[in-house]
Amino acid sequence: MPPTANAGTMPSPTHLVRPLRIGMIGAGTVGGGVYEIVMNRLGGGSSSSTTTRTTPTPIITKICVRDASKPRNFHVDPARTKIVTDISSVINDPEIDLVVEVAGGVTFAKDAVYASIRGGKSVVTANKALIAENMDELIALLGEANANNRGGVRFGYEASVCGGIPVIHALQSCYAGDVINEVMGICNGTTNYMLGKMETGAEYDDVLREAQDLGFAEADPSADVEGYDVRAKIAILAKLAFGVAVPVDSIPCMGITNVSVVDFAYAKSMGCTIKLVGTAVRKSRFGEYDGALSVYVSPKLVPDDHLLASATGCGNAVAINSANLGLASYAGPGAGRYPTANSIVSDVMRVANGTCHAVPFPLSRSSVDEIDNDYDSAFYIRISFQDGLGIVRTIGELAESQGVSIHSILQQPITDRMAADTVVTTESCKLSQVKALCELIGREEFALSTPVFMPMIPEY
Ligand SMILES: NC(=O)C1=CN([C@@H]2O[C@H](COP(=O)(O)OP(=O)(O)OC[C@H]3O[C@@H](n4cnc5c(N)ncnc54)[C@H](OP(=O)(O)O)[C@@H]3O)[C@@H](O)[C@H]2O)C=CC1
Ligand SMILES: N[C@@H](CC=O)C(=O)O
Repeated sequence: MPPTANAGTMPSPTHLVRPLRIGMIGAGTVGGGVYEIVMNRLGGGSSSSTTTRTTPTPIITKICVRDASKPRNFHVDPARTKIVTDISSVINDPEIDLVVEVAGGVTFAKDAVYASIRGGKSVVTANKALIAENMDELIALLGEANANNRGGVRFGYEASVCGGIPVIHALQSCYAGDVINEVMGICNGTTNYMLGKMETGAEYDDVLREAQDLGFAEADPSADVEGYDVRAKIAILAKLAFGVAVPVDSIPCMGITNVSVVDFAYAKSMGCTIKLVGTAVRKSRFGEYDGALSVYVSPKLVPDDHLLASATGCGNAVAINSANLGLASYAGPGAGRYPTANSIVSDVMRVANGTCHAVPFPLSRSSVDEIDNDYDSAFYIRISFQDGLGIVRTIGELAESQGVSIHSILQQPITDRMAADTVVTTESCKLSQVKALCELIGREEFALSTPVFMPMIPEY
């Protein structure tokens, strides 16, 4: 049978199949790459409209954008693709089998994705914010749509986490008989690019602009630098790894806006670098990894020889620790036009050839009993102060009052008594303890600001 408007999947090997018709929403950094790959490399732009191959050729027949007159930095073939601004002409077009959503945002894009699924169309999206906020609802919606459409509605979201790295596919496919204990990753290309440049002395504003020019950053870059983008991504990875939808608002989230050149200098003196890391890890109660799940986002001090330290530029890296496999890592480009488009197109082809996962989050039950985001770690604390007598003693007393045990104190000789800093590292303690300690120190007369803290790898 040729693919119906609703299916586009499971073509019969013996029959002629018509192309898989795609409506794409958005034609910016990612959309441009998807269009070029589908139309130029996969044959979507060629003249034959049917093929005897078992997999239908994908073709982008419509693109929906905000402004149809805007110049594009890729060529759109008007003979094959119509540019529209009315979303209903995509989601209500019975000829369109699959919708690729690369517009971003959680309002317009959500309505478009939901309407497409309800209408029996498969969806491929890069929109982590939308997925992370609506995981359980999306699963239910897909279940209903598949009940009404004989199982033909698929949902691909490989591009939503770590751009070009096929980590979602790995988590969907390669851990069926395993138990995951920890997922820890650099999942944001913009901030990894920025931190790498800041380490060598570049200014924050300059490197943010560069990351925007390179197409890595979100439309609102505060999603990158404040950590919200990683928060959405680690929520998705936690759902895949542990089967639980952790509400994004409950995930402690710290971005890179407080990280400064002086932190890199201290980190270097400890043989470390600084990376923005999303973590989902089981605590240890009676044995290793047998307790509650903690999910959080924070800049971390990472030893130079740790696998996460090797991600440079817009590179991302995810380390997954599991019972059978042990420590496995997945690394590669985490943002940018072609890496991200590659993940979208891989999903499109999985829909076309019938191998896209029927269930986007295969773990149907949570593997953890409890979520406790008051995570445990060793911490780095940088205290900026005006010099005076008894400062180290006061810091020690305040740490004791919060049950925080100090592991080391690092301080360069003071050159400016009005603006000095000292670093304390702690033994393993809770986030809440270190926050309370920093607040108390920040209230002292000698403190120039509330101290900056970051968890450290290893956790001692
Ligand atoms: N850039 C990257 O490296 C990565 C991005 N992503 C995700 O991919 C998605 C797209 O990102 P990116 O390509 O960078 O974004 P861009 O800002 O470059 O492009 C967004 C596109 O969506 C269109 N659009 C936005 N709002 C509407 C609307 N209301 N109606 C119609 N069209 C609309 C815009 O139209 P117009 O051009 O007319 O303004 C534009 O073409 C986001 O969800 C992002 O988080 C995921 C991984 C990596
Ligand atoms: N802004 C994001 C884009 C990819 O998800 C990033 O920088 O990683």
